[in-house]
Amino acid sequence: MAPAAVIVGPPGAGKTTVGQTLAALLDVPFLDADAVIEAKAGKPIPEIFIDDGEPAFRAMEREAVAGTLGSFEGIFALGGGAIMDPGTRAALAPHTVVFLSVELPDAVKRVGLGAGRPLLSVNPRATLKYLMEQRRPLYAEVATHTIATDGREPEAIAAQLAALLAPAGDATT
Ligand SMILES: Nc1ncnc2c1ncn2[C@@H]1O[C@H](COP(=O)(O)OP(=O)(O)OP(=O)(O)O)[C@@H](O)[C@H]1O
Ligand SMILES: O=C(O)C1=C[C@@H](O)[C@@H](O)[C@H](O)C1
Ligand SMILES: [Mg+2]
Repeated sequence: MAPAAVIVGPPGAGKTTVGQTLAALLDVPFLDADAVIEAKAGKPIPEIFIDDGEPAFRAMEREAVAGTLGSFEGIFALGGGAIMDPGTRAALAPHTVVFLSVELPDAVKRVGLGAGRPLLSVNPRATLKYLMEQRRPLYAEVATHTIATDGREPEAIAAQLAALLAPAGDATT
């Protein structure tokens, strides 16, 4: 049992938006790792960061990702920083992993840099830039497919992915 695809990428890449549309196209369920962690912890992510700190959050995330990878058949979107953890990266190795890439201008427009993102609470634009640069090689390392999303509609990206993921022979001619 394995997800049809795992989606990774920075905040604002469109993991949730594209992932939900893709799941609907493939008629499979969609799951966000952040939601799994919040349900297990019984509190929102900003509170986990405040109460427990980032290392504890990454450990919860590693456990949630590994557990879900072994039991979920659908589209599974990870949190933007999940690939920072070596254990999480290792767990992704046998899976179909889609890196939704986005450059800073579109990411800033999409994220809005408002509340609710603990790592972007101070100097959000510069921090997002730094995080994206630091993480890009790690997204690329775990990815089996990379799709640039800048200037593209989520529906078009989801349709491209659905075609990419459809088993050979599924296409009707
Ligand atoms: N390709 C796109 N073009 C324009 N807007 C987009 C695109 N993808 C997503 N958006 C918009 O950007 C915002 C963030 O998208 P979304 O929540 O799907 O990103 P995410 O990668 O899941 O982010 P997070 O890491 O915060 O979970 C939403 O308002 C969404 O509608
Ligand atoms: O980019 C990140 O490190 C994060 C992204 C969110 O999805 C959450 O997983 C959390 O806020 C951390
Ligand atoms: Mg999301």
